Amino acid sequence: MHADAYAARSKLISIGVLLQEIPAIDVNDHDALIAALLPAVRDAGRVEMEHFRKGVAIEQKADRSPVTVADREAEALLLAALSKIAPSVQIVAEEDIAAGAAPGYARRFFLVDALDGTRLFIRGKPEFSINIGFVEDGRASFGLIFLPPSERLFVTRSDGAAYEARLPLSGDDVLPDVSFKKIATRAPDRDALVAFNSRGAGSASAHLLAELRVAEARPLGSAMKFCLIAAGEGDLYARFGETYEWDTAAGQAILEAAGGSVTTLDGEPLTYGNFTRGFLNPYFVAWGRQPLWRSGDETSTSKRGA
Ligand SMILES: Nc1ncnc2c1ncn2[C@@H]1O[C@H](COP(=O)(O)O)[C@@H](OP(=O)(O)O)[C@H]1O
Ligand SMILES: [Mg+2]
Repeated sequence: MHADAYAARSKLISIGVLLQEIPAIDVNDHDALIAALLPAVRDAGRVEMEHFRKGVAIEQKADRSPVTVADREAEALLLAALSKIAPSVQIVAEEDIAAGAAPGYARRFFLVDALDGTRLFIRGKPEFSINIGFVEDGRASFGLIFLPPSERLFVTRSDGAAYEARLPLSGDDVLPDVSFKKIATRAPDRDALVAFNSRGAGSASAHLLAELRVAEARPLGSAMKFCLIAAGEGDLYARFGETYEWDTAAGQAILEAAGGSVTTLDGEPLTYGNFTRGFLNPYFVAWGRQPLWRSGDETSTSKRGA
């Protein structure tokens, strides 16, 4: 985008202009996409916080994982907005898939997890997120993650960098001022590595953390783990367990834009579009910078500092 147009767009976002009736936009214009999505993201965040405070009844999906009315209401809000914003772009959404949707192959598509961390949400832990990712040719190129309990918003913007903003949920219905601050990952200190862990992931990643001599492992839910690494608050997140593309696409886009990487165990970037495998991810590690380990490195890693 031309520099002046970029500045104008930035201003548009920073003064929080409400775009209720949004014309279809170019999804590669991240700033326009963010401005168009924010009202629905905020509405979804409000709905989730209301249910979170009151408590919700648990239902079981076909795969026996839990779902709540909050997941469904939030997803409906996001899908309604996205289908107006980008009517020609396919949307792959967690609860839609659970309800039997079987999207055909697409080169470009949105991935939506309206409530990532449902189990923790049910247990009253404020560690859930709203994830919206966009994939083109197998790569997660856009990410928006909102953490309703802390009102922290993380995005990739049109300049290719990652940003954080506060999106207040309280107040009147006018979208408040949202000002973005650029974020970047930190250089890892090999003697003080901080890892984030899913509580649902089991102990399969423990071996890697021991191998890397991680100083501190913090349990944390949802795609929040990617965001905290992107913001320089930790160094890695190893997931040797089941996740789906909607759990990781937005987080990977944000982390990569902040200077990090998300790799499979052989060190290749995690890719998207496994339409035939139900959007299941392989095991992966998210890193603040380049991978510190890949499969087969055991000997060299354990000899580090010897
Ligand atoms: N046994 C399990 N427990 C928790 N999460 C699981 C799981 N198996 C798969 N997952 C996936 O991991 C996500 C939660 O990750 P985390 O544990 O890092 O919060 C879930 O997203 P949803 O909560 O959106 O279903 C789900 O897709
Ligand atoms: Mg999820």
